Amino acid sequence: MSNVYIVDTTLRDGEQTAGVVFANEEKVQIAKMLAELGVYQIEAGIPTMGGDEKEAIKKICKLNLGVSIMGWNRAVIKDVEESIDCGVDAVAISISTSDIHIKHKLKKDRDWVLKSMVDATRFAKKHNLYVSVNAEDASRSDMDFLIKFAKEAKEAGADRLRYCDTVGMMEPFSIYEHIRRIIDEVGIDIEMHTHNDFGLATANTLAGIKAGAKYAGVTVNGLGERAGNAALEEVVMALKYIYKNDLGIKTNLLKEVCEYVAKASGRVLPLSKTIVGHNVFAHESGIHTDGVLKDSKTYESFSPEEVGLQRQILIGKHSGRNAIVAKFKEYDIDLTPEQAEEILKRVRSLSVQLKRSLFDKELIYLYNEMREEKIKDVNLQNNI
Ligand SMILES: CC(=O)SCCNC(=O)CCNC(=O)[C@H](O)C(C)(C)COP(=O)(O)OP(=O)(O)OC[C@H]1O[C@@H](n2cnc3c(N)ncnc32)[C@H](O)[C@@H]1OP(=O)(O)O
Ligand SMILES: O=C(O)CCC(=O)C(=O)O
Repeated sequence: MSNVYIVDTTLRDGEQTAGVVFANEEKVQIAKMLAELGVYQIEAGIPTMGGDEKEAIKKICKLNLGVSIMGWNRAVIKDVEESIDCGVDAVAISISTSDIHIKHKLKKDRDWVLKSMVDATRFAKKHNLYVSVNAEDASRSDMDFLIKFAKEAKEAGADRLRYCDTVGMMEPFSIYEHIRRIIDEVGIDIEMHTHNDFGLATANTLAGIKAGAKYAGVTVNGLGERAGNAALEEVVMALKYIYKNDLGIKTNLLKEVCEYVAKASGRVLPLSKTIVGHNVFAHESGIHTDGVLKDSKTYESFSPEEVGLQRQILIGKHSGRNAIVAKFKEYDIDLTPEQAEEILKRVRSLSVQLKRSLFDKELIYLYNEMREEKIKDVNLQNNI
């Protein structure tokens, strides 16, 4: 598999999540974090919105973060001028290619789409910008027209084509076919930009990459329109562990970046959020904890430290003896097999009463309670 480049659009599509707004300083901070993480390109926002949006993009450009900064534009020359005014080195020039959008949203025809895209692309290239031509709603477009669009984009100087699964209705097998066909017939670099309406955004991005796409458009925590986009943390780790393609991203910073974006966006990370959720390395079931204690690879795809997390062994209703013994060892208490068995019974009963796993303090309490009962029994037997 050839090299894959991460294009992060947390500051553009991520902020388009209904109800989400980043403060300007948060946009700047997120850009700094993404640069430190090692992404290839940051889509920083939409310059033609003006005001704060433009100010934040200008600030990000001035930081010289050592990564490409892209401004998002409609296929409108005035939009591209606003991007140039911000100091970006790259522009996204977006226009719909599906008939649904062309007829009902733009109220134009295919020729108008081609001409608008070509004019805006030529204009941007004249200003020495890197250009991604974005085919919005590509996945619902007539493939022959999409091929024509991609060919004209290439001829006009586009550096890549963004294939947008705008409403997230593709599945990996068909997306593979689409991407292969565009690459074979046009020979243009492709960026995958997928949405998660059916929970397939990451899978679709991976399928596109397998077909030869070189760029993965992602957002932190999978923020984005409706159900969101492919999540940066998922795509990076899946590429590393499923496709054995390490992009050199500083994955140990992922947890910190995801938490920052969660706070800035007001969208909390679920405990079991893939890759970075607080509990994705928490084990409670007896068979799992026993395996993990013997060799963590038995039930973990990668080590928690790799993404800035820590492993947790929880003791609760589903625990087994080995986990109990290991937990008490942490407190320098060596349980006999009988004691471990007895504590396990008490753990199960208390867990069901409380409907949760137990805190370490509660375990020590159970241990002390068991010992006191034993002493009482011995005293009774000895008539003391
Ligand atoms: C799928 C996506 O994520 S696309 C990105 C979507 N992001 C956003 O919309 C967030 C930022 N958007 C905005 O701030 C505003 O919508 C602006 C500045 C872009 C435009 O604002 P307005 O001029 O007030 O127009 P409004 O938003 O009401 O309508 C969009 C107009 O752009 C046109 N348009 C939409 N997409 C494109 C395109 N890719 N290329 C050219 N024109 C387009 C629409 O047809 C409509 O034109 P009309 O007014 O002639 O009917
Ligand atoms: O990236 C684009 O230009 C298109 C907008 C988008 O986010 C999408 O189509 O999903």
